[in-house]
Amino acid sequence: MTTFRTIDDLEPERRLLVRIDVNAAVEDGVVQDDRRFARHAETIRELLADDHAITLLAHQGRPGRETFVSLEAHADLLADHLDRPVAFVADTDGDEALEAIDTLEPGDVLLLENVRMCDDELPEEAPDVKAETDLVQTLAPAFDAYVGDAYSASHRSHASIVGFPRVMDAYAGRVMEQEYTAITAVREREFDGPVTMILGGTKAEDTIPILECLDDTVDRFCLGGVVGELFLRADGHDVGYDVADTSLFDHQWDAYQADVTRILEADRDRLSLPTDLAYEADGGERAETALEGVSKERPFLDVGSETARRFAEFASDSAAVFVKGGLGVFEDERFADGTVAVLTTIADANCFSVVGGGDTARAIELYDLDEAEFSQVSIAGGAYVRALTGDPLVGVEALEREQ
Ligand SMILES: Nc1ncnc2c1ncn2[C@@H]1O[C@H](COP(=O)(O)OP(=O)(O)OP(=O)(O)O)[C@@H](O)[C@H]1O
Ligand SMILES: O=C(O)[C@H](O)COP(=O)(O)O
Repeated sequence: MTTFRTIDDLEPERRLLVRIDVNAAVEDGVVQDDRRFARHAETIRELLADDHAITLLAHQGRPGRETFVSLEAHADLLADHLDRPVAFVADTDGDEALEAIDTLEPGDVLLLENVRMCDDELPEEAPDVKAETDLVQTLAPAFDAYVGDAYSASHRSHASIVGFPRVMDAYAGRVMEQEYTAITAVREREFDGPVTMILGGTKAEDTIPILECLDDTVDRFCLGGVVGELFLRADGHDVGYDVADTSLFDHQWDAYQADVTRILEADRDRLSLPTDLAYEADGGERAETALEGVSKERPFLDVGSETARRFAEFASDSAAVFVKGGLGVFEDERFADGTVAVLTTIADANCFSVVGGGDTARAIELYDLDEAEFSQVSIAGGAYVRALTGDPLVGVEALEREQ
C-alpha cells in the first residue's frame, strides 16, 4: 500500500542519516517517557544488522520551553535500549559534527545535537526552501541515504523532515512505515464489519475534527473523558466541573458548545454517551452515579461501570476499533476502570486496533497490557490526529515523492 521505499530497499553498509523522534516529557533535565526510544531502537537494530553506519538526527522541545534541552541524555537512554554505545556530539552541522560523522565505521551509532538548536530547522517553509538551508546542504553530502522514521513529527515542514528527502536518496524507517500503514487503514476503511472509535481525553480541539471528518469511516463513536462530558452537557446534563481550576471544561465549553451541539443533533444515532460516571467519594474511594445523580458541583473522573461494559461490548463486536484519549483519569488507579476495561476487551478481541494519542498509549504500559495484542500502538500525537482527519503529512509526502 505504501508508495515510498523502505529500509528493505537499502543496500547494506551505507552511511545513513536517520531522522527519529524521541521528543519526550522532560522534568529537571530527565526524560520521563521512553516509549519512542524503544520503538526507534527497533528500526536502528534492523539497520545495524545490515552494517550501516548510522547518524541520528532528532529534536527535543522548542526554543523558549523548559523541555528544550540537549540530547546528551537521550543518547544514553537510546544506548540502553540498543544495548550498545551511542556516541553523542554537541553539534549538528559544524566541524565537530562532520568529523564525528566522518570517523563512523559500519555498526556505529552517533546522535547529533538537538536539531532545533540549529536556526535552519524550525521555520515552517516549503520543502524546496528547506532543501536549500545550510543544515541540509552541509550534512547531505556526508551520507549515502536518508531514512525518515519520525512519523510523529511528519506534520512539521522542518528542514530535517522535508529538506533532506528533497536532495537525498530517501527511505521510510520501520516506525514511519508501521504508523503510516495502520493510520491509513483507518481512513480508507479497509475492514469488513463495524468500525468503532473510542474518543476521550481532554482535548476537544483534537476530537471535534475527528468526529466531523470520519463520516463514512466509523459506525459508532463512544465518547468519554472531558470530551464525553461536553456532549453530556450539550444533551442537557448538569456536568462539567473544572478539574483543579484548570478551566479545562469551561474554556472548551465556550469554544466548542456550538460544534458539540450541532454534531449531537446531526449524528445522535452514531454517538454513544456515558450513562453513568465515577467520582471521588468523601472517604477518597471511587463511587459511581447514574446520569440522574450528576451535578456540576463535583468532578467526574471516569465513566461508570455500566458505560464501560457497553463500550467494551461495542468494541468486541467490531471489525476495527480506534482509540484516542482515555475515558477517565487513568493515571489514578481508582479512575482507570473505564479505560482499562475497554483496552482489555480490544486486546482480547480479534479485531484490527489502533491506540493513538501520546497520553493514552501510556495506559497500556501503566496497566501491563500486552502491546503486541494491538495492531498498532501509535507513538504519534498531533500527527495521528492530522492523519485521521485527512490532513496531508508533509514528512510522508516528502518520502513518497522520492519513489
Ligand atoms: N474526566 C476527566 N477529567 C480530567 N481529565 C481526564 C478525564 N478523562 C480523561 N482525562 C485525561 O485525559 C488524558 C488523555 O487525554 P489527551 O487528550 O491528552 O489524549 P491523548 O490523545 O492521549 O494525548 P496527546 O494529545 O498528548 O497525544 C489523560 O491524561 C487523562 O487523565
Ligand atoms: O512530540 C511530538 O508530537 C512531535 O515531536 C512534534 O513536536 P512539536 O509539536 O514540538 O513540533
